[in-house]
Amino acid sequence: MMEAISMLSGSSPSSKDTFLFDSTKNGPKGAPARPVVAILGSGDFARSLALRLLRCGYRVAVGSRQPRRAADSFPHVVDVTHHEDAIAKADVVFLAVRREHYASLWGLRHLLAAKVLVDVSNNSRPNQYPESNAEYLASLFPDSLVVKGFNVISSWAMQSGPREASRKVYICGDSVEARGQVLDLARRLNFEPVDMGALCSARDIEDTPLRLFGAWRGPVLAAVGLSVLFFAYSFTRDVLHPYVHSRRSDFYKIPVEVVNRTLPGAALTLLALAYLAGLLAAAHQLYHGTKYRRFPAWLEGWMQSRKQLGLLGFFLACVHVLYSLCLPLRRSERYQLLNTAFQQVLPCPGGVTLNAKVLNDIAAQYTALDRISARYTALDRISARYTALDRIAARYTASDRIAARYTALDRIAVRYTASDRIAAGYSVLNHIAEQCMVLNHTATKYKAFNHITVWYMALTLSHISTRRDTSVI
Ligand SMILES: NC(=O)C1=CN([C@@H]2O[C@H](COP(=O)(O)OP(=O)(O)OC[C@H]3O[C@@H](n4cnc5c(N)ncnc54)[C@H](OP(=O)(O)O)[C@@H]3O)[C@@H](O)[C@H]2O)C=CC1
Ligand SMILES: [Cu+2]
Repeated sequence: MMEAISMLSGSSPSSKDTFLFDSTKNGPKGAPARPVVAILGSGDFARSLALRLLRCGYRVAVGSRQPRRAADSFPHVVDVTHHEDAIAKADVVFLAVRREHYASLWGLRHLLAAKVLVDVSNNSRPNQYPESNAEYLASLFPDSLVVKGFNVISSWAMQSGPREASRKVYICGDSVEARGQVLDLARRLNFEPVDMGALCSARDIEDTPLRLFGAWRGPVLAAVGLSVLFFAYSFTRDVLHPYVHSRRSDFYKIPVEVVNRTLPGAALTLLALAYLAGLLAAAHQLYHGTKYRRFPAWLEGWMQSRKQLGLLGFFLACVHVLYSLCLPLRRSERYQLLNTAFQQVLPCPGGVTLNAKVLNDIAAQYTALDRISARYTALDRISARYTALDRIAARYTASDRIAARYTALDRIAVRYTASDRIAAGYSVLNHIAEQCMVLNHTATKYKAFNHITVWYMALTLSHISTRRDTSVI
């Protein structure tokens, strides 16, 4: 208590260090003992904050209504005790209870006097209470030094350590000294504290976590509204009209085609809305001839949600792309089947009665179709092989033809050979004939010779006869 008062005076330049590393109160003399921080409440946030403080070298005293039960959820080094006890041990007290329970701590106000009281609370919606939680706390404990902070850090981020996106901690408080202590504490816990000035900024700080998603409400509503509109239009045009007009049942188009027509319509309109706001703002400025006139509230809200509109449009466009890519893959049989399913369901008396039996039937048909399609795939593969075989066979046929030509050529060759032989025969015959002729010639010569011989013989004979005659005579 005395240190806190000495800090309050602000005269000592090391007053922050008095809190952060107070060597007189804790631990052995000489070694800088770790300062104690008290946390009232033992919920999620209290647990995460305690772990973070321990990791950064602080000692922690937790004040609970039921310390024995609460002690189970804290590491054993944490001093889980009664509210009064915890407050007495520390100069900085975190209030990790909800705003609704602040009043129940009112009995502790004399103990909390001159202590730094950190309000970490959030509200569930903007302007939930007439004043900010921190100002309400300050009004309950006028003798304490109320500081607002850490409410933008979720208990999860508090425990797992701050990430890039969630390192900023907004801190405000009327006491400069107390604020300085909490800023320093935040820095030591590895956060990036932002000094937001006096406690009247608490409302802004409390609204910060709510604003994160508040900006999305309008654009999300616009996206949903547009989607419903385009869906209704597409459903009427592509499904209802053919059904009413010519009893054609296109109900199978609902899950994919109608949805896929809804998506680009909504996406393009959202993108157009993102740009239209800027155009209207420009028109507004031109009309009034000045840039320094406020836009009407609706236009200002619209301008501020351009980013969200654009992102939602982009998201729907991405889904549309995915749908369009997947569409041809599963189109044929399944949707025909859905069609049959709808036909089975729709003519039921008393409207659409999807009972378990019909659903079972549909499921059975899906299974059957699956099996059929598996067979088709198998058949496809077989037919692919047939085609391959066909091609091979075609090549065989081609080689067959070539072979046939060879055979034909063979035959021709055989004939050539035959004529060769005939030619050879002719040659032989020629030869023979020649020899015959030679023989003939020889024969002729012989004949002549014969003739001559005959003549000789005749002459000889005649000579002899004449001689004989003479002799005889
Ligand atoms: N959870 C989070 O992520 C964040 C929470 N916060 C803020 O931190 C505060 C605590 O949040 P959280 O821990 O989630 O809340 P919890 O509801 O988990 O815990 C609140 C604690 O308050 C104590 N408590 C409950 N009723 C009373 C009562 N009637 N009188 C006195 N004490 C009571 C209980 O501790 P015991 O029984 O031991 O007395 C209880 O554990 C809230 O103001 C919240 O806005 C801020 C940022 C993030
Ligand atoms: Cu498209």
